[in-house]
Amino acid sequence: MRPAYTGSQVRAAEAPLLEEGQGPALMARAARGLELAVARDLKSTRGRVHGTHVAAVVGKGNNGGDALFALAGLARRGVRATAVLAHGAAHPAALEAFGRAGGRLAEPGDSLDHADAVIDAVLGTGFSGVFRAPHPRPDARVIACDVPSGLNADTGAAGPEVWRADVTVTFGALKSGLVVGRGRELAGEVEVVDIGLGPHLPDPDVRSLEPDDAARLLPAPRPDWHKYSRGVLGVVAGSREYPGAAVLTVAGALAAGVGMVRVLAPERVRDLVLAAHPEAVGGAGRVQAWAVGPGIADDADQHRALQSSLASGLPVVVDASGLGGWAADLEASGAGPDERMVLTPHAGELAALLGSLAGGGVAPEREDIEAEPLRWARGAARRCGTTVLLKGAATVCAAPDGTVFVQSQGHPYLATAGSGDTLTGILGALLATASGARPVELAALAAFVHGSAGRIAAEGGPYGAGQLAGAVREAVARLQRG
Ligand SMILES: NC(=O)C1=CN([C@@H]2O[C@H](COP(=O)(O)OP(=O)(O)OC[C@H]3O[C@@H](n4cnc5c(N)ncnc54)[C@H](OP(=O)(O)O)[C@@H]3O)[C@@H](O)[C@H]2O)[C@@H](O)CC1
Ligand SMILES: Nc1ncnc2c1ncn2[C@@H]1O[C@H](COP(=O)(O)OP(=O)(O)O)[C@@H](O)[C@H]1O
Repeated sequence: MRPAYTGSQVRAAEAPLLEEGQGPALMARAARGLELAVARDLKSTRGRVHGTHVAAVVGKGNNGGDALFALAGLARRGVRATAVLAHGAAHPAALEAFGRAGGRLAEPGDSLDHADAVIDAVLGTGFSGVFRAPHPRPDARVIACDVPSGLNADTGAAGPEVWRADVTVTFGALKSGLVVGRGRELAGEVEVVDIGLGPHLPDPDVRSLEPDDAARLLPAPRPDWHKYSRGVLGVVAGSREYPGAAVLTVAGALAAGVGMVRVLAPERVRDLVLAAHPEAVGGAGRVQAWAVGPGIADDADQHRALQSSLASGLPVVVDASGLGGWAADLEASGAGPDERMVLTPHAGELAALLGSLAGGGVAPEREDIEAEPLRWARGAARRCGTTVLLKGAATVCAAPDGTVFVQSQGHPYLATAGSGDTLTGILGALLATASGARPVELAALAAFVHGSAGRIAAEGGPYGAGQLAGAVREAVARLQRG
């Protein structure tokens, strides 16, 4: 499990150590980690460390201090080290060490393009408000110190002037803002340097499943299975306009592994599903979980089935067209929300869903959600009282109690119509067949498997969602092989 913490959590973990007077020791460890990471980067991109030129743009806080101490270390290894003081001042002890090691100060306007690497150390976790970059992003390798300057380390939100880093060397613990939103794209490769905060860190803000976690959560084949005990999924999907949504949902479920799939759809859609997947069955019957919503329109039978799925007390994935009327359907069903309902919107659908909820509250725009996915997914899960899986390049899975998983296994080729329907099928199958895991964990597992499948499929070039199912099987098989 990979944990991540908000910038504020990391600052709070540092506080007792600072009170004990350990600030200089922490900074020395951070600076040493940065120095080693820059040296490694120079070795791999320039083939050497000695004789290279490393510049840093430094602010007046501790973030700038880290970079100046790191530059001092690099200067002692024969690197030409220059620094631009973005705010005209710097951490005094670090500036002195930098000067003593032979570092040279440059003017704010001086070009940094000819440096072999530039350290971005204007602001770290002390940033607040609006970020004005003191220098345009240089045409050189950029290594961010702790976080790209101007990035919100809690949320991943970033203004337009934040530099994109090739590598981010982050101290103490991974920051949430580096794994979601724009922060994820701006951070580049992330390296965590241990500075001894471990015992002081609280429960993480977010977690990400790693392959061994995903393998552990997958339902293991059992010799005593029969198709009913393994788990049956009820699928309410597809309409005249979107018949393929039902086919893709069923394909996702079968590829992830399930005892049986029952499909509730208008006759023409059902025929299409059965032609593609003869192992599916049409009509009602007992199920262990539901996947409802992809591509549905105004079919009265489907609408009834959707409402009774919400009232069933069984795990239900609610996706796509099922989301718009979810609150009204839940009310009509007479049931209350619980974490076994998993709503799976993309940012636009979540904006519409939150706008549709009664009782006021802020109705965000799609762009607000894309800028701060953690905040909105967590808020939506609390407000709805359900699990929420917010789709995107990083998928955020939030439970009503605030537990959050972020998964980024996917590939941009997954941005294709019907790819979300496949995810709904995968999650439905996992909810029907897995026991003992929380829905939020299974949502994260579904995002892991779907994302990995997207990446595996991309090895053969671009694809449509219809080709994903084969890769879903391969993704599951690879996890099981370990
Ligand atoms: N604590 C520790 O011991 C350790 C900390 N570590 C390192 O320290 C970093 C945190 O350091 P930090 O707390 O000094 O904050 P930092 O990010 O350098 O900036 C603060 C300065 O920025 C200013 N400022 C803020 N917003 C601004 C804006 N929008 N535009 C312009 N200016 C703005 C603010 O000015 P003020 O608003 O107070 O006038 C203040 O002067 C952390 O990321 C890690 O790298 C490691 O060494 C491990 C040990
Ligand atoms: N750039 C991207 N990188 C990785 N995964 C992505 C990207 N864009 C979209 N995805 C994934 O593709 C799926 C798209 O789902 P969705 O928009 O609901 O599609 P549809 O409704 O057409 O089935 C989601 O699982 C999402 O996380």
